[in-house]
Amino acid sequence: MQLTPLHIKGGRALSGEITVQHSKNAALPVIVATLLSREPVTLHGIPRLSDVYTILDLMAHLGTQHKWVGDNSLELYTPEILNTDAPYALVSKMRASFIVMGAILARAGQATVSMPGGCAWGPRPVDQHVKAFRALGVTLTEDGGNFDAWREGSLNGHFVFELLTVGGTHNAILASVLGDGVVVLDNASIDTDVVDMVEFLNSLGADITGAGTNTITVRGVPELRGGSYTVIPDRIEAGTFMMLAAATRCKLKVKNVRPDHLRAVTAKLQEMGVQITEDGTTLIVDATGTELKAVNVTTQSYPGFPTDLQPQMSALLATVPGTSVVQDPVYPDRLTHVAELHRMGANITVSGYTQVIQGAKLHAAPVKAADLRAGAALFIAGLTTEGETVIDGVQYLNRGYERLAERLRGIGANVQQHDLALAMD
Ligand SMILES: CC(=O)N[C@H]1[C@@H](OP(=O)(O)OP(=O)(O)OC[C@H]2O[C@@H](n3ccc(=O)[nH]c3=O)[C@H](O)[C@@H]2O)O[C@H](CO)[C@@H](O)[C@@H]1O
Ligand SMILES: C=C(OP(=O)(O)O)C(=O)O
Repeated sequence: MQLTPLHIKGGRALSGEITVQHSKNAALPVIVATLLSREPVTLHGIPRLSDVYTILDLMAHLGTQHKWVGDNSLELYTPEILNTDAPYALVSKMRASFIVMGAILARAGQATVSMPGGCAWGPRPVDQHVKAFRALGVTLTEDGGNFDAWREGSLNGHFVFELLTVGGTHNAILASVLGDGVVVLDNASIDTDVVDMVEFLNSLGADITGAGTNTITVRGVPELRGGSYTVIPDRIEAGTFMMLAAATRCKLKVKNVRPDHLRAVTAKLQEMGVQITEDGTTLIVDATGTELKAVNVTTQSYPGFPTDLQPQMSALLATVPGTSVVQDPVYPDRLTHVAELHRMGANITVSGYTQVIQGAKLHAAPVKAADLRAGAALFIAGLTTEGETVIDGVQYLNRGYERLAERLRGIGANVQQHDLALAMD
């Protein structure tokens, strides 16, 4: 949906508290994982985001009935799989939708899934998903942008991922949960979003051990029961607000966080001179009265510094005197924020996946988000400047930040958006 731009008048002191939504990237696989049960499941902590509506559209096509209960709880029920295909129109909108392949395969034995879309900054291969399926006994062909996959019996075997992949680990686990095989996944992702999906599946009766380590074992079970589950807080949104506090040199209470999920981010901000105090599930982020220092940052898989916070960190460092170097080997092309930050006076030179950033005072400008976290970088930058920054491409922000303008206004930001409408059900 095309939305009207976000109008930001920066330069105001931000203060107070902001509550972090529950995790988009944990919620999406947990929603998909409900496909494995024939019984009703209730999920809590589901953010109202366009990505969630997209996955629900896809699941409706597959046979899932859903109902929102209150703001952020969702009842899902898939008594039968009605279709085993995930068409291009739905999968191309969002990369996470590719993991329906594992779930459909588990439940129905056969799946046809279009190659995934997602944030458009460059190639995002799925070769590890495909290799894992094949190694575990799935027959898989590729034709005209679609993957056709089917299995004769239960998945079985031992697969070593060639690199750490969150989605690849999700997909291989989902495909292996039902049946009587034993699957061992080595060099598996230890990401929080993998652990959350496994805890959810185990709460329904799955037998998965080792999540949070590099070796995950899935022992097939005949079926899953229903149940209810609460998704973890969103560490990427929390990190975004921490960087906003630092960039605007203010003090914010960031609530509903898992501090243990944010160690790399907290350490990097502390290295810059930001004071961060932990108080249960709240982080108090204080950048007042401090001369922040330039730092070097390299993204890694969890628990390293997340690529999903690289553009926001780059925007923050663009305001910090001195020379910072930001490298994103996880997604070397994730640089769509750079040209837009240039429009705001940022001094960033790019070579390969390396940004060399000389801190400067940014100024307001009309800019355009070309993907979700680039959009986040732009609202952070906009809130540091005097004058009005107008951010186009708001549909990307609505993929990942629930009621963003309203929540930013809650901490004193002057942010207006004339069309906040999202289809709500
Ligand atoms: C919906 C969701 O949860 N998205 C997140 C998920 O994406 P996603 O699960 O797609 O990311 P992966 O963890 O799979 O990707 C990590 C790296 O592995 C590479 N790779 C991945 C799979 C594959 O088959 N072959 C391959 O080469 C990717 O190009 C990338 O360089 O994790 C990324 C890395 O933390 C985040 O940026 C995304 O926000
Ligand atoms: C890139 C992201 O999502 P996706 O993998 O769905 O594109 C993200 O959440 O930052």
